[in-house]
Amino acid sequence: MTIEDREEAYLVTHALAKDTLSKIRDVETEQVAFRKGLVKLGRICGYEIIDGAMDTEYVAIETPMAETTGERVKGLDDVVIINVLRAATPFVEGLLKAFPRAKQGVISAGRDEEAGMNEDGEFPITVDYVKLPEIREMDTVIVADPMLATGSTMCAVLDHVLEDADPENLFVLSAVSAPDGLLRVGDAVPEADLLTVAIDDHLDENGFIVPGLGDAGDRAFRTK
Ligand SMILES: O=P(O)(O)OC[C@H]1O[C@H](OP(=O)(O)OP(=O)(O)O)[C@H](O)[C@@H]1O
Ligand SMILES: O=c1cc[nH]c(=O)[nH]1
Ligand SMILES: [Mg+2]
Repeated sequence: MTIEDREEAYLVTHALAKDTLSKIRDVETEQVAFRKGLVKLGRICGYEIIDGAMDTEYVAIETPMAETTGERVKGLDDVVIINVLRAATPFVEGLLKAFPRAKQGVISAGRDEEAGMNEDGEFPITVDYVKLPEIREMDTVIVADPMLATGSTMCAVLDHVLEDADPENLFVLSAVSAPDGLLRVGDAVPEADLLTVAIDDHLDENGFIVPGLGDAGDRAFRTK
């Protein structure tokens, strides 16, 4: 178990997560390496969630040599992953390596960058598309978005996810978070476990995380 308890969030402290995040933070890391880094980070975070939050059960197995007892992770079929378009797409690809049978939901949510942040440090969010699977009480829901900046997007996304659902476990998973976003989401949805690889210093006047990694969507999709 390598998730370190923090007051407002849990940190994914696996050395490879930190190594991979450092690589994708680098301005010299180009699109393909950036995208692959996000995939790798998603896989590592998925393994960390399994290690930290999921139980195992003993099972009888027969090897080619003998009968023995092994362990199996419980609840792998009760996982729902929510992909927050668009920057989460490679991150979710990695998560699916850890949870190949997860049900998936998609929410397209974007900040209105032109409107900018209001005096409370929030962005107007446009939600264009919502397609969610059934979320049952027994489910573990992972809402994945590599960047948690002001938290405006995540709050809008969680409104939809929790509209008709009360899952057993709810993880908000990001690669890089700003303190503002963690506090906003933590206040709005206290039942969520906030999981992140790094808590950065601050937001700039445009709502970008500093030091951060820039615009994750643009870097992964090469739109700027
Ligand atoms: O915490 P917030 O201040 O809401 O910012 C975080 C959001 O900003 C980015 O998405 P963006 O709106 O750039 O959309 P994109 O993924 O399509 O680039 C990022 O992927 C988050 O969804
Ligand atoms: O720093 C930030 C903030 C929001 N979205 C990003 O992609 N990066
Ligand atoms: Mg973006």
